Amino acid sequence: MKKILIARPLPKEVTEALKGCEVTVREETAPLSGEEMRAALRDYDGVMPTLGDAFSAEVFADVPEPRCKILANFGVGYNHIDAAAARAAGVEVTNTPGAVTDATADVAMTLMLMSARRAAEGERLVRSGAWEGWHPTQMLGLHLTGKRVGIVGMGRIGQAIARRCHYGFEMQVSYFNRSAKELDFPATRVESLTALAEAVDVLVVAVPGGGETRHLIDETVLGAMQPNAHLINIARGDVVQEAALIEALQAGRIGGAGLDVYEFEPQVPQALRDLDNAVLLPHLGTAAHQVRVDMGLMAVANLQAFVDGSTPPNRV
Ligand SMILES: NC(=O)c1ccc[n+]([C@@H]2O[C@H](COP(=O)([O-])OP(=O)(O)OC[C@H]3O[C@@H](n4cnc5c(N)ncnc54)[C@H](O)[C@@H]3O)[C@@H](O)[C@H]2O)c1
Ligand SMILES: O=C(O)[C@H](O)CO
Repeated sequence: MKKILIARPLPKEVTEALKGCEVTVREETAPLSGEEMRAALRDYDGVMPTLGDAFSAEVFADVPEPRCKILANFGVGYNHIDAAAARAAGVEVTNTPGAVTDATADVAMTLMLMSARRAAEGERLVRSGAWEGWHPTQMLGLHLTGKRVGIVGMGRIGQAIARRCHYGFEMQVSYFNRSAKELDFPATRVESLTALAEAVDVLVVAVPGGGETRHLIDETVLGAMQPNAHLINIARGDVVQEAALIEALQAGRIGGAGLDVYEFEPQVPQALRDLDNAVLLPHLGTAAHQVRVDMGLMAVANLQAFVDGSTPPNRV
């Protein structure tokens, strides 16, 4: 009977769904240590890892002929797994596209509204007891309706964000993507990221993480943004050069930032935490029970196909 390791506690609907195999659920919420990852590759036929489980080339190199044949990632982003090294080691990688899309787009909109309308700052003011009452020039933010939004990475989540912006807020949508997209809503493709940054009121980052996109949003892109524009990142922390972002926010060179992810997650620099013009969420993109069940069942479907000897549906 095949042995499967689920690397984190998950809802019962997920952990009890796999059939015809022996399932171990690791009870800790912290990422797998290097030794745990090596043991997982050695001792299990399949593993359901997740964010933070850094299956690097070194980890694969230390286990030359792994018993494990599939890493069924819980989550769509799999930049914590060296997919090329996995493939070379004969380990298939799958992910959970689609299950995360709407929830993550909703958090992008939450951040967009919070940053533009200074909601976190306002909440801190009320909680501090220092609020002295409404007046016409108090805490004026950016009115989103009709503004220009630029989407960096017009994939599933990028499109879900763009739809919300277009239909919900009558915003004009532009985007930067590796290739042009056929879209069912109006949007203009811009071939230069800097030109997109310069042209919008809100720039939203929705590309996958990894070597190719590391620091895609660097000081040049941030420098091109308008002084009242907001940067929203729901993708991966290292897509944005965090030090350059902190400088831009400190100097007031951009209006604000709404972040769900961080370059050295879960470390969030004190300088960022000190800034009133930064809205900071703890990677909440998919944090809803129903979404986590859907993601889990998708990862289970990939594992179940492997256990049953068929092709997993979501190979990366
Ligand atoms: N904050 C969260 O909780 C959360 C939740 C889900 C996903 N995510 C992140 O969001 C990412 C996107 O998810 P998705 O389902 O929309 O993926 P997707 O593959 O559907 O979309 C990614 C888009 O980015 C484009 N792209 C890739 N590299 C690019 C580059 N170098 N330059 C320009 N465009 C590029 C692709 O062509 C594609 O259109 C995930 O990989 C994950 O890292 C975060
Ligand atoms: O990539 C993903 O799916 C998220 O970041 C984890 O929920």
